Amino acid sequence: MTDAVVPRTDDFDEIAALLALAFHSDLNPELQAVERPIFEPERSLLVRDAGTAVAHAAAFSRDLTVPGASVPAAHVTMVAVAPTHRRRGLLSGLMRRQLREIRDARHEPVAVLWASEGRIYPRFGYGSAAQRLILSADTTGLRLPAPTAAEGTLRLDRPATHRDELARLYERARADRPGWSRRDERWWAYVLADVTSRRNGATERRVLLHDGPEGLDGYALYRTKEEWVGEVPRGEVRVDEVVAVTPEAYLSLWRLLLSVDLTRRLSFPIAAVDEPLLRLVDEPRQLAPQLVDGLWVRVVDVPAALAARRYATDVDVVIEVTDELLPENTGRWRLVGGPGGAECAATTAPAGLSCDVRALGELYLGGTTPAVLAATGRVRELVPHTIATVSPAFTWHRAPAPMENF
Ligand SMILES: CC(=O)SCCNC(=O)CCNC(=O)[C@H](O)C(C)(C)COP(=O)(O)OP(=O)(O)OC[C@H]1O[C@@H](n2cnc3c(N)ncnc32)[C@H](O)[C@@H]1OP(=O)(O)O
Repeated sequence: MTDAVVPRTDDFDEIAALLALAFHSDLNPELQAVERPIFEPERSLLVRDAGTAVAHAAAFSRDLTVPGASVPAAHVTMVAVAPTHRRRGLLSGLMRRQLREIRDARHEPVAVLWASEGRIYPRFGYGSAAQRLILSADTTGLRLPAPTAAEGTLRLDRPATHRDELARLYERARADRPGWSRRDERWWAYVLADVTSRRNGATERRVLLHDGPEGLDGYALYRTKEEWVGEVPRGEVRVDEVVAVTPEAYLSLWRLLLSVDLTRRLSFPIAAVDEPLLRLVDEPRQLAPQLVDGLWVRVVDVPAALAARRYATDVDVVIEVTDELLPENTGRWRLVGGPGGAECAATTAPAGLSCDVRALGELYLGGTTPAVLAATGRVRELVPHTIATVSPAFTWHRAPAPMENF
């Protein structure tokens, strides 16, 4: 077996075949054509055995919104080990090497990923940072507040023809939502690609655009699926994303999505945990929200990461951190910050809190607090009252939300 090598662009098909094997799918040339342009071979690590690809991990270079800022983040992806080579430590070796490169060569303070299974990544220091809600609603009779005069107009079209408009609006909205990743042109092409195998029996994807007094202020990407039970329509609206920068746009988009003729069901698998829709419909129980993990964060450089985000209230705390994979993070760090910015540096002062690096990942986007993690035992209070004093600082005015599964 070889050590992990950095593959060439031409090796993409071989890697795609390994991923198909590990994820129980057939090779899909249409999907590969869409994924190839976002693949960054220089960030990929491939292990071969007797010339055959048996383990792989990669990363995309993208910026991530964090509380009050946007930071470069390694978006870890395309992780697979062949069934013949599993549980021999291949993933562990790839994760170690990848974290080292993210820190030393890329200087990205954090790494993020979507996990195929929640139990895989905590051992590598990743913490569940932005949960999501899966909404599976029976929309029969579900009502929203009555339209107001301020509501603008809706247009329906093919998404690709509006790429630049969508990109501008998304970037505006992204500033206020920890967990959203920047999409450059390649990413917009990927996000808007409407690969047949992803339709699961539904229509092609449509974009619903909302224009307010100052132009485009909201859009929704969705599909519909026809279904009849006997002579009774039971179609479904499948929503992929909703971006709105005004409450009128948000309400107007959802009014249409919840009442498309001949549909009775709605699915929206990446709703935020503070999704306003839950507070708008007249019967939130009908949305049947299911809470699951979404984005996982690994703090790769503790002082750089803690200084890069902002804090909801002033905070001055010394945290004792342990990190088995990146020992430079182990030590005592003094964090002084607030809504305007933060600084973090090594200190010999006594610590008020202690935790491992996974807990810092859980806290990083503001999705939970030291108080909650103290209840799990993953954060320990070394000086009385520290937890109560610092917990509000780690929150943010919007819950973090994952945006797309990369
Ligand atoms: C960001 C992403 O791309 S997410 C996608 C991840 N990929 C997949 O889910 C595809 C299918 N699965 C696989 O390819 C493999 O099983 C992987 C990549 C998840 C794991 O690879 P392996 O080489 O078997 O992992 P490795 O041998 O390094 O395991 C390290 C430890 O994690 C544990 N582990 C690894 N995978 C899992 C799992 N799916 N569930 C539970 N434990 C696991 C191992 O038991 C081992 O524990 P130990 O140290 O106590 O013995």
